[in-house]
Amino acid sequence: MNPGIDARLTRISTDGRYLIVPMDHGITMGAVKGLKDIESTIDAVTAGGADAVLTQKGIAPRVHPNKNGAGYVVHVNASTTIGPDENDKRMTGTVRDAVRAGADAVSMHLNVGSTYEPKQIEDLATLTTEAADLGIPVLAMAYARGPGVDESDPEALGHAVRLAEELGADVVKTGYSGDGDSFTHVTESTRLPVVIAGGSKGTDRETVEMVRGAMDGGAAGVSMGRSIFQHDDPGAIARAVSAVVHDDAGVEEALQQGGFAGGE
Ligand SMILES: CC(=O)[C@@H](O)[C@H](O)C[C@H](N)C(=O)O
Ligand SMILES: O=CC(=O)COP(=O)(O)O
Repeated sequence: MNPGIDARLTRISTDGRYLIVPMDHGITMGAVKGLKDIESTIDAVTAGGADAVLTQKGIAPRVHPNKNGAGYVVHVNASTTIGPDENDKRMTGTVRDAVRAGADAVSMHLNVGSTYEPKQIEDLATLTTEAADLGIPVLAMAYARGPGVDESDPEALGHAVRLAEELGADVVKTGYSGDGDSFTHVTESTRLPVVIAGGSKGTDRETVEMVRGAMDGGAAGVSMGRSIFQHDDPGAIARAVSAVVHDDAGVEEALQQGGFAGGE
């Protein structure tokens, strides 16, 4: 039992459900749509129902004045799409850096199945030890990713989320397997709350259907970046996703909440 972790988890979730909007993609992809004026995007998504936003530590001063009381997660590893290998995520900060930046939790990305997996396992094990000392929750972003790995295979995703629990994470994010039935295998592979990544942006309906499917498969929410921050109206799509995550809305009702009724 770690009361600091328990208390801080409530700052990045609502009643055990998580709507986290990661915006750390500025390192990976550059200042893509939605990230140039990150202040406005943070204001819109948190007003729209996001429980927490997530960035690298250097962006912290641009986060705090704009997050409307939502939680804050600092991400502590990175790579770029133009570097030698995007799967080779290297540490960019410590738990102490994150605390200094005002974080309620830390997160790190692992590519389970990649050449870099052994080092990333070590990095996550160190992070969970340091974070537990300070009562800071760890969100492990455990992807199934690497040569010959099927990124939506429920077996591989189940293995990735279990690895995160075995290494002491508190919440785990992974890819979506494509339907609620197969995702049940993933969520049943761990006792941790499982949240899904969104991947590249789809239509409003695709986004909401994916979230509904994951929740039906036992997910505790989403850590959804591009589908929300690259939307023309990030606040509206956050409202639609929040309707599913927090209010158990169906697809049509959620689209209506976002103001997208009858749309794609
Ligand atoms: C772009 C991707 O494929 C995602 O996995 C991101 O890398 C996830 C993360 N937010 C990042 O930008 O590193
Ligand atoms: O940190 C990144 C994520 O959690 C997922 O980002 P995406 O853009 O929804 O794949």
